[in-house]
Amino acid sequence: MAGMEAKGIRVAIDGPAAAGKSTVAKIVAEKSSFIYIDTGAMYRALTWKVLQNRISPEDSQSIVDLLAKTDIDLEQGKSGQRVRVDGDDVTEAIRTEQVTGSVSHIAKHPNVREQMVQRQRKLANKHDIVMDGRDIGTHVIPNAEVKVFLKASVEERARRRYDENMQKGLTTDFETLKNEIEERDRIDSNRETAPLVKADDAIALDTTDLTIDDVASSILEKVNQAIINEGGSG
Ligand SMILES: Nc1ncnc2c1ncn2[C@@H]1O[C@H](COP(=O)(O)OP(=O)(O)OP(=O)(O)O)[C@@H](O)[C@H]1O
Ligand SMILES: Nc1ccn([C@@H]2O[C@H](COP(=O)(O)O)[C@@H](O)[C@H]2O)c(=O)n1
Repeated sequence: MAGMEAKGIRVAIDGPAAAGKSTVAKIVAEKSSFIYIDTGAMYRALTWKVLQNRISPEDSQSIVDLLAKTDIDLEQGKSGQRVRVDGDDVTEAIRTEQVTGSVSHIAKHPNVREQMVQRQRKLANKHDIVMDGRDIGTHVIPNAEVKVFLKASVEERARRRYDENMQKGLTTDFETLKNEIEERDRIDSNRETAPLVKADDAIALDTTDLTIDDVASSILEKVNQAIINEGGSG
């Protein structure tokens, strides 16, 4: 943010798949003039490259070696965030069913997470940020000024994803979507390293019956309070 002084505020938003994290994180970041960092996109970018290189998702050493020589860049474009791997734009490629079906198997490896967390902490140190993921409030930035854990019933999350796909012209089976969401949550919640879990000091928001605006407003209130607490002007 050229010309803007950082206030030293980090906003961590965690939660299960399709809970609305990235949607509200983008709104909160835009309204606060903070940088948005989608850590799921980083794991997806790595997964895309692992699949391109035909490496098994279980081969953690080859994956970590690959990650070490891979540049993952999240760029804030005018029409949203663009994701680049070694300079190639993979923004759409990382959202395929194949990547979605493999990403949790790759993200579960402790040595892969260690490298990703290092990169994420570097990004978090540079600016005021809103970062979303699964372990932001518990591991990546445990001392974040604002910590939120978003949840919603699995039926509602699958319905939202279904509607989103329909709007994109993609016809998907509701039960298949729901199973995919449940399976990803199961792997993410049961891995040994940094599993998906609410941080003790995170505010839990059940968004099942809330609008996007309700959720964003609620988080923005906490951000404004944090700015006041940090002695910023808002
Ligand atoms: N409170 C809400 N009410 C209705 N729809 C919502 C709400 N929050 C998010 N959505 C919609 O739900 C869908 C999933 O939201 P989003 O992609 O933000 O979830 P996510 O938690 O980032 O998912 P993932 O972890 O899988 O990337 C989107 O289509 C979004 O517009
Ligand atoms: N901090 C994080 C963020 C994501 N993951 C893994 O990536 C998958 C994709 O994330 P999306 O937010 O894009 O859906 C997710 O299911 C996790 O396996 C993670 O481990 N930690």
